[in-house]
Amino acid sequence: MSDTRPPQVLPSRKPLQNLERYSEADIPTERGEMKTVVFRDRRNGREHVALVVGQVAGKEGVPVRVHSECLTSEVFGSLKCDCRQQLDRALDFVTQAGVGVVLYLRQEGRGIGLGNKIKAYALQAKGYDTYEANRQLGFADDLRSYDIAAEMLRSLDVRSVDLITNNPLKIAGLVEEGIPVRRRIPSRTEHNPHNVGYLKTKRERTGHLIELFAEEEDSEAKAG
Ligand SMILES: Nc1nc2c(ncn2[C@@H]2O[C@H](COP(=O)(O)OP(=O)(O)OP(=O)(O)O)[C@@H](O)[C@H]2O)c(=O)[nH]1
Ligand SMILES: [Zn+2]
Repeated sequence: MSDTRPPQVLPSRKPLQNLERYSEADIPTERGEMKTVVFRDRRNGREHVALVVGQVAGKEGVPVRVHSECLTSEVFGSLKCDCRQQLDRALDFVTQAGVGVVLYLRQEGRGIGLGNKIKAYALQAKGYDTYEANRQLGFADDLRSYDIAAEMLRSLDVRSVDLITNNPLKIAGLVEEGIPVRRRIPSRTEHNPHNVGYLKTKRERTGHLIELFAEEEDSEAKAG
């Protein structure tokens, strides 16, 4: 017999501007139950997802990850970046804490889309770094915006966030959109020979607060 009870609906107190709060249901996952709320962008039909654990409405300091889609690592296991690990660690964090939100935003390739990200990877194979490759294709370094994330958090009635990120621009972007960030929770991942250049570039060029390189720095220092 299937359960015909309607899914429990979260309160939605704030009017939405560009998004429609389209559907929601509880989903059992490997890590426990998560409420899945789908928002549709009225401007382009894109669907963004909020995974909600515990009671977040009206709360301060809610652990939140604002995650950008990365099909290549999350589905295909690409080693060129650390996105899948960051998503996994964030899901671990909120489920272990028993409270939190992971926003899964459809801003693939820092907003340039999958096809262009693969073009950028082809350029990276010729020696361009992650930002230079974007520019060669005529894009800015990062096309993402945080208005969507802010609207989703307001709809969930999250009052302030503890943001799981290494990216200072992401903190500034959310604050600019009116979401108070109480503190940063570092997003720690492992590096590998395929993504170490990418991580170093992010650290050097956009100030990502990545603490991965203690061993390398030791050996660089020893080498003189
Ligand atoms: N254009 C482009 N996008 C990439 C590349 N590698 C990963 N991405 C995308 O970058 C996004 C992740 O952004 P990051 O800058 O790695 O990390 P972040 O999310 O800004 O910062 P954190 O919160 O610390 O994870 C995802 O949408 C990936 O698809 C690349 O080489 N080129
Ligand atoms: Zn990635």
